[in-house]
Amino acid sequence: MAPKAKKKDASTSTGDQSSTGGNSGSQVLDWPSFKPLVPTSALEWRIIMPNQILAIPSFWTSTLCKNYVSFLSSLPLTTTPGKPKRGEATRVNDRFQVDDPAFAERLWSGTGLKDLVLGNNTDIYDSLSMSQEERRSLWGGEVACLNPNIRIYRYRKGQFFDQHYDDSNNVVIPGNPPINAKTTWTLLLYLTSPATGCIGGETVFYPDPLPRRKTMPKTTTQPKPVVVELEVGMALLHRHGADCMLHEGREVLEGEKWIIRSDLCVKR
Ligand SMILES: O=C(O)CCC(=O)C(=O)O
Ligand SMILES: [Fe+2]
Repeated sequence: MAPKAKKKDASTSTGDQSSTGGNSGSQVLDWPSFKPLVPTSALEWRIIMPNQILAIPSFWTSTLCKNYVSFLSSLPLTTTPGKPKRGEATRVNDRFQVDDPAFAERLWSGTGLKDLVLGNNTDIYDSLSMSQEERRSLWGGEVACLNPNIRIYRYRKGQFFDQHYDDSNNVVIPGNPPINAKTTWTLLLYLTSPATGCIGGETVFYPDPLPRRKTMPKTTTQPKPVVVELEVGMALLHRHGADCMLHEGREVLEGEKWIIRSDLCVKR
């Protein structure tokens, strides 16, 4: 369980949307279509850390990522202040935030994401021998959709996101009737990597130290950080809220790192 006193990611809390800049509110954006996409049947889960960090490599094609970087570059991104508010992690990047339920729904249902998470047309949960109850516990409840709060990050040389935890937030998904939901996992979609000239910027997770035993040498009590290298088009999901692991976006050393960020929501 995450110690509560540690820094958190201000961008996830609903209350901060106007204070972090780059917020377009509920403005409608002309997002490019999701073409070309690889067929869902060609997508697979990569388990980076069981129950904590999962990835879908090549979730988006490199052409689609390139089109998005060029579209996102036209948005009025705002540089976050270098000096964070009390209790918030230092993050220096350029960002844009928009409340867009239609885009969140497209990213969920118009790609292979929903099918992979729900296990539709795959035997993933059978092959892992996961019961319905175990799936519920993995995702933190009955999976509903993605958070309409879409965040775009651009990190240029020297920019980074310091160590923090991501909060779980309550959201209301508009509809008839509206759905009361809460976020349980962070979604990061990487649009760039060393293949596009972005060096550094890895997302690094720090597992909690193991409880110390007198008989163990000191080195065995600090688990190794889990370094997620950037891959163009890879979607990364990591558990957040009370079970979030301490993590950071390492400094970008060369080129630009672009990410689309949302969250997985379950019904509440
Ligand atoms: O940029 C990254 O690699 C991490 C982003 C992140 O931690 C966040 O959006 O909360
Ligand atoms: Fe985070």
